[in-house]
Amino acid sequence: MSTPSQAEVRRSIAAAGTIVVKVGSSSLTQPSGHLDPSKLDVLAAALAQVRLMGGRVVLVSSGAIAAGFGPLGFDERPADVATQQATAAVGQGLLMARYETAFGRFGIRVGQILITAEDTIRATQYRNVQRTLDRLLDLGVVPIINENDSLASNEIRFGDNDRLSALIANLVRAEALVLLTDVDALYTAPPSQPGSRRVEYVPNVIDALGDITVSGSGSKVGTGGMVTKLEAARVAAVSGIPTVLTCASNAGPAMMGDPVGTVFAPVKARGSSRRLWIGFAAEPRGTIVVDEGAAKAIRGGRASLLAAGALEARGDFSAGDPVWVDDEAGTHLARGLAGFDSEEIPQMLGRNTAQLKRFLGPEYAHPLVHRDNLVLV
Ligand SMILES: Nc1ncnc2c1ncn2[C@@H]1O[C@H](COP(=O)(O)OP(=O)(O)O)[C@@H](O)[C@H]1O
Ligand SMILES: N[C@@H](CCC(=O)OP(=O)(O)O)C(=O)O
Repeated sequence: MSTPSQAEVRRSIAAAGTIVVKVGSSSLTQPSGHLDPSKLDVLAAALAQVRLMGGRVVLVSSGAIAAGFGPLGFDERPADVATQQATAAVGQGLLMARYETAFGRFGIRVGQILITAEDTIRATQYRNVQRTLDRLLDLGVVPIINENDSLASNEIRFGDNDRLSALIANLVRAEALVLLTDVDALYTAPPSQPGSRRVEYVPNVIDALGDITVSGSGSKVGTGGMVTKLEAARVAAVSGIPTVLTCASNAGPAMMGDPVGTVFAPVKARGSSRRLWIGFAAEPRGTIVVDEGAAKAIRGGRASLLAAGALEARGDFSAGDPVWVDDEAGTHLARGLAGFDSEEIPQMLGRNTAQLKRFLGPEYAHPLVHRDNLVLV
């Protein structure tokens, strides 16, 4: 696939039939960190225009904690996880009520979907989310997605909504991803640094980004900063989806293909795959170390990880959890979903399928990680 020009990428965004828009907490709040309903109204109006012209729009919105802490009587956003989770439970309902009113002015229905990284990396759940989203879009609804903060476990969570939005774009086979934040574009360095310049176009976000330096959030409310936004642009790019990153007040022009913000070209022909979720959705819970032969087979692609080539299982994980697959030198080769609990694996190490069947039983005659659940890194 040859690299498209900036104008071509912007035109493809303007022509997108299905679009995923992510808005960060920093774009929905007042300087105090409290939700700013007027910002939410402006965003809803811009998205409503696209919807009313026939576009299919999915909104990934942060802001539950911002919407919840004021009504709970806190002066500022809570810092500890339990209070954040409780605050999100209160704020999520309030946030949705605001969106319902804002989109209702245009006769548009919204539907809430709350996602944890944990439940979407499993094949059945992934397909379930996909089916529900497809149906909502068919019904003309604007699905509004957030991480299920109240239930997400600390170990496996997106934290920011950037990567989640890119995975959703992949899931609904979107033709554009729009990342809305509190800066108007990607800059060559955090915008607080003197001399930083706007980057208009990133033709290949997979390659090292030359002299661009990015850092975490610059606000009290945002999470992840530009680091997770670039990760999101990468996930979208390898899914064949262009991304535009800009501030929320530029949402309309960005979706019309106007020269605002930063655009990232897709780097691969489009495709949709659950395997991307395995690669990006969750932090691995442990590691399976493999010998040279298995490392070679895995690097070649399309091979399952068999117990015969495994040397060690590290960490405490259950079947279905994400794990690293490392070579003996400790280099990450792949991420995958474990086929067995970590405590079952030591007795299986180094044994071929016939031996596993004979000594441990037919239920053990399976790969430690099936190739369908393995993604190279
Ligand atoms: N190179 C960069 N270009 C632009 N912004 C950057 C860069 N590096 C870090 N940032 C910071 O990223 C912030 C946006 O991320 P974040 O606060 O997490 O927002 P959101 O709530 O929208 O996810 C900006 O306000 C900026 O301070
Ligand atoms: N899920 C959390 C958002 C976490 C967060 O701050 O995300 P972001 O603003 O996108 O970096 C919420 O709704 O408050």
